[in-house]
Amino acid sequence: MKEYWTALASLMGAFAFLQGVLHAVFPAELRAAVARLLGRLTRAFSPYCYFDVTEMDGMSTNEIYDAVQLYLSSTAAPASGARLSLSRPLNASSFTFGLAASDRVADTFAGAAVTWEHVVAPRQGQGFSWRPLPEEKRRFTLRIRRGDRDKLLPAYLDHILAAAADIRRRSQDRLLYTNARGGAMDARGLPWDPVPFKHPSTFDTLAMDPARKAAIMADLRDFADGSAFYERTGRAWKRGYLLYGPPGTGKSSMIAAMANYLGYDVYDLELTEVSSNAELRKLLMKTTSKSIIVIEDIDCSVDLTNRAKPPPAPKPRPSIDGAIDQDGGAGAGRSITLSGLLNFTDGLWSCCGAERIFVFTTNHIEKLDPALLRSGRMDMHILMSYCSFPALRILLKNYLGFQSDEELDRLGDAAAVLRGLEEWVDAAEITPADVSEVLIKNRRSGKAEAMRELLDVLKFRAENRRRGGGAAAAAPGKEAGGDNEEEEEEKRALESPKEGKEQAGIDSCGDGQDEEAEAKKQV
Ligand SMILES: Nc1ncnc2c1ncn2[C@@H]1O[C@H](COP(=O)(O)OP(=O)(O)OP(=O)(O)O)[C@@H](O)[C@H]1O
Ligand SMILES: [Mg+2]
Repeated sequence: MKEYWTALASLMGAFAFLQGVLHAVFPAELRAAVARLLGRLTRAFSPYCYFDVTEMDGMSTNEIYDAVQLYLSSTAAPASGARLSLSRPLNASSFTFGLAASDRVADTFAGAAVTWEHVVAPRQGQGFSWRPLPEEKRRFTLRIRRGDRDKLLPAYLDHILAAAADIRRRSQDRLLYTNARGGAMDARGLPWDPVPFKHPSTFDTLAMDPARKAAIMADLRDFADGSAFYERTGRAWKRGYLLYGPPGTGKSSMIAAMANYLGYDVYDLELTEVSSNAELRKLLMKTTSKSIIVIEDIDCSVDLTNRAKPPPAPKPRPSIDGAIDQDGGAGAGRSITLSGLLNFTDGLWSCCGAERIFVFTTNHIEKLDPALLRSGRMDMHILMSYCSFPALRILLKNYLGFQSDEELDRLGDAAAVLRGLEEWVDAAEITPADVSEVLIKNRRSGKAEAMRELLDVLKFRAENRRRGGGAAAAAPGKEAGGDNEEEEEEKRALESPKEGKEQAGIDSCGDGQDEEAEAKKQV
């Protein structure tokens, strides 16, 4: 053993001596040139080719570097023992993992295997620069087989950029934009005001028939994954949904659930703040892709019943360009018309961006111009109606904290109450909003008690409807009075099916054969 160590020591001594001689005899430049030559020779005979993605591209940051960092953090499988760096970008709600210095990950694309290495080296002197450069030079080196080069480039890089944009969007807080400033623009010339969008509604919390819910989710997923389909068929990559039904049935909640499901931003378009078709078009052009553009209560926003005739002139006010609309929008193209709105949703201008969803909501579908409803304009008409039993089960689970359907069915002595709810819910014609109100009020009294209270409310409403009762049917103990006559009228319309059909005009939203026929073509 002793001999072994002696031999090793003399070997290392000889090596150090030789290195000293080499350094003394050959100047540094010559050594570097030899190293370069050796590198080139090895690369020439190597079956691989290499691509460097540096962090800095001249003086500016290289966006591909950031994209690769983000992509590798979530997609590629780090080699066992690889070290990951952890970070949380500004405005982001989740963490991202990155590859630490000198570590490698493997990835595959179109059946070809590739390797990424993260190389970090100290920067040799800063030199002159207007802005400080990072102390280290960082780059990713992509190694691919020579034969795979044509197959991988540039498709693989496109794939990485798209995936990184998607990850960035999902990890950052989404935004809700409004145009409520009456056409004024901010310092960057944008007409939209953004605020963080944190609506908690999801398809899990949305109370509606599970089959219809699944159909809507599938439609949304098809849309979001349909880039190739839309390109192949020559259709603009956009989709329109019309949500209709009585107040409190979840139309706004559905929009939030859609946005949360797809990870899209929401543009809440306040039509009454828009003074002309031209302004509407400009607003549209300033929206980003992967967004939902919403017009709530479309029947109340502007007079859209007549396609040709411009609506009454609005008051003069600054337009989006900052100029005063002197003629008050009376001239052609100076006020919002139905055709302006239709151009907005499906004219040539609507295609100036991709992957957009338009959602219109209304309480009164019958008030809308048939031009808005004709097939192909709004791709899906979704009726948000009174609570059905499957929808009620979802609310019971969410509000009373049942962990599963089995737990809800295993209620022991309260099982009869559940059967009662099933029996009375359709006759009560109660909205999910009213059900949630009862459950919130009684949830502290325990699950069974809260359900009993709800059953009382359902029976009371059903009885009242049967007798043709008015607004008092809202809930037992609830005051019928109110100072807003219009609201009362609407309430009455919803409480009484007969009056409802005549006064609030909800025949296409209510029960009955009409609805059955409707349901065949609608979700
Ligand atoms: N289908 C539903 N699922 C879960 N919660 C619901 C549903 N419908 C209504 N709610 C509850 O009722 C409240 C009001 O619902 P929402 O604002 O979505 O109704 P809406 O149909 O948009 O009403 P409006 O026509 O008055 O705008 C929501 O905060 C939500 O908690
Ligand atoms: Mg709403």
